[in-house]
Amino acid sequence: MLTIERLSHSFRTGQDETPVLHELSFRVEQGEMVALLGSSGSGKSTLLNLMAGLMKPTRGSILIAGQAIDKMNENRLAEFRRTHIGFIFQSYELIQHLTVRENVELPLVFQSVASQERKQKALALLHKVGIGDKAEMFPSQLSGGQQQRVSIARSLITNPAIVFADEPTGNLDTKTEKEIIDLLIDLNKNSGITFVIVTHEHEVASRTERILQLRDGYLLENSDQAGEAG
Ligand SMILES: Nc1ncnc2c1ncn2[C@@H]1O[C@H](COP(=O)(O)OP(=O)(O)OP(=O)(O)O)[C@@H](O)[C@H]1O
Repeated sequence: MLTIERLSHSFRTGQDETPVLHELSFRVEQGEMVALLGSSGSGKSTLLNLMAGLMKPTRGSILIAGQAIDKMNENRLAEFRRTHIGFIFQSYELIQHLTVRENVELPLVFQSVASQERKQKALALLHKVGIGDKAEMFPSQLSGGQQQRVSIARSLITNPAIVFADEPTGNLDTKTEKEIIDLLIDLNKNSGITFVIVTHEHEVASRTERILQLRDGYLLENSDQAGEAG
């Protein structure tokens, strides 16, 4: 599903080059749920931006669903992102003047899907993430955990090959964090959705099947959590 091969990245500022990621190689299989764990400055955001096609790597390659995204031109990449990749953000990134349902439908508006079909899909997903009754409310009327559920529903509406979640519970209290991770695990187990969850929290990472640990731009661990996953 996701194959990273000898991926390196450096930022250039003037004459200086700052290496941030060093020859990372790993795979995430279809239906896996993987945590990308690392402390602040370890390179998580850089790696996420590269995997999401928002930046080009200095060296190495990134394949998603068999396609080398580092080789695509801007238009192709934008289209690929819209149709193959889902995103969940720490701060939800919902549009405040649209209803919950309209927020979830939005990625399909860009794909010119007919309104009735959009509505149907959005409502089905809102039910799936446990907030079917909130469809006609506005984001500001929802709790943080509920807003994150909206953002999860929105990330899934295009049937993406893979979903990247960037600190998805970073703004939530411990109880709500657990509920959101439970939901992601449920979606992974029951719907086979592939997730990569970026986090600096061991508690979050420990609930996934596998942890990829970054330290100072190096991949430390590529460990199965067989006991945890059961
Ligand atoms: N545009 C940039 N130009 C130069 N250096 C950068 C740039 N972006 C990031 N860096 C450096 O790359 C390193 C990794 O940063 P990155 O944001 O990827 O880490 P992170 O693990 O996501 O941290 P955090 O959890 O705090 O967001 C840091 O040392 C940072 O200063």
